[in-house]
Amino acid sequence: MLGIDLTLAYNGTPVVHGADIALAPGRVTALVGPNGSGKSTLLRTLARLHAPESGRIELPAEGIDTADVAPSDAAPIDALSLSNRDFARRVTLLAQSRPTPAGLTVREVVEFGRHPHRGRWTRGDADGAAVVENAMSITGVAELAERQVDRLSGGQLQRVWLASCLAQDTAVLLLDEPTTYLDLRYQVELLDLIRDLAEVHGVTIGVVLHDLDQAAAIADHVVLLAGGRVQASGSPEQVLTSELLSDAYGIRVDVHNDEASGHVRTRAIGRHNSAKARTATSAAESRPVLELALA
Ligand SMILES: Nc1ncnc2c1ncn2[C@@H]1O[C@H](COP(=O)(O)OP(=O)(O)OP(=O)(O)O)[C@@H](O)[C@H]1O
Repeated sequence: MLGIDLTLAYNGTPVVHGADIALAPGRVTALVGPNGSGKSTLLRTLARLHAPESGRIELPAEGIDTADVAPSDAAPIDALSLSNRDFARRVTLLAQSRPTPAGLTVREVVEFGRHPHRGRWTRGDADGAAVVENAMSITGVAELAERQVDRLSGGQLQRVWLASCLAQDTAVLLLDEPTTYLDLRYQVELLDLIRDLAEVHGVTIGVVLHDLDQAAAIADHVVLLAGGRVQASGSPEQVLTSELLSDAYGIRVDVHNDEASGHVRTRAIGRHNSAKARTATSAAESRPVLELALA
């Protein structure tokens, strides 16, 4: 999936300027950058939830029902020209937040994901039940299947939405800050699952992540946005550098290679970063107060 020269705006005010982004099958692409840099807007645009001011979004032609040419010869498809149903069979987005549907069970919400695969006039979806069961199983919500979704915790609900996206069984999976609300175990399991989906099943993945170490751990490709522009795009080692990150975030960011994991690790340096410095500062700051109290 390609986003080409995308300019994105709200009420005519541009917030993303001429962004290019290439998401490839079997590859995890992480979008990182400071608050307000345009990550969610870009992801939502790729998911067709926000219309671009200009630019193109292309999908590979493979699997397009109407294409009767050999896939290798086929020109890419303009994603904005597909019907909603055809698009939803190819691309899904796990959004940052969604309204909680009242009165539905977990299974019913996950089954929503099958909607684009059901015939227009018939309910034919032979694989549907198995895909739904599998989606619930790998996201750890199978035991919640008959529970009402409006009675779940934030993290449980996030996993139900993810299961619904997986049930949609698309070649492209977009995720906007998917680890929010998840406890440590499910954060790690979700990141592992994202990696598996790309590596084992060849899914094209685009994911917005705030945690740069998570991005380094799972991404093949990183896109760094700042001020609505793509500042850098490449491997984690190329993009997650001290210079680029310090510049983008406006704070000193140290980067080192973690030998144990083989990934780069980042550390933003705040005023209270060092415990030694903190002890020295608080001792110095509290002295006048103590002296005053003792006088
Ligand atoms: N609905 C909206 N109406 C107007 N402006 C918006 C709207 N949503 C986002 N913006 C603006 O667009 C810019 C990009 O926002 P966006 O949410 O894409 O950034 P982000 O990088 O995802 O930020 P964050 O890390 O805080 O989630 C920001 O300046 C934001 O204020």
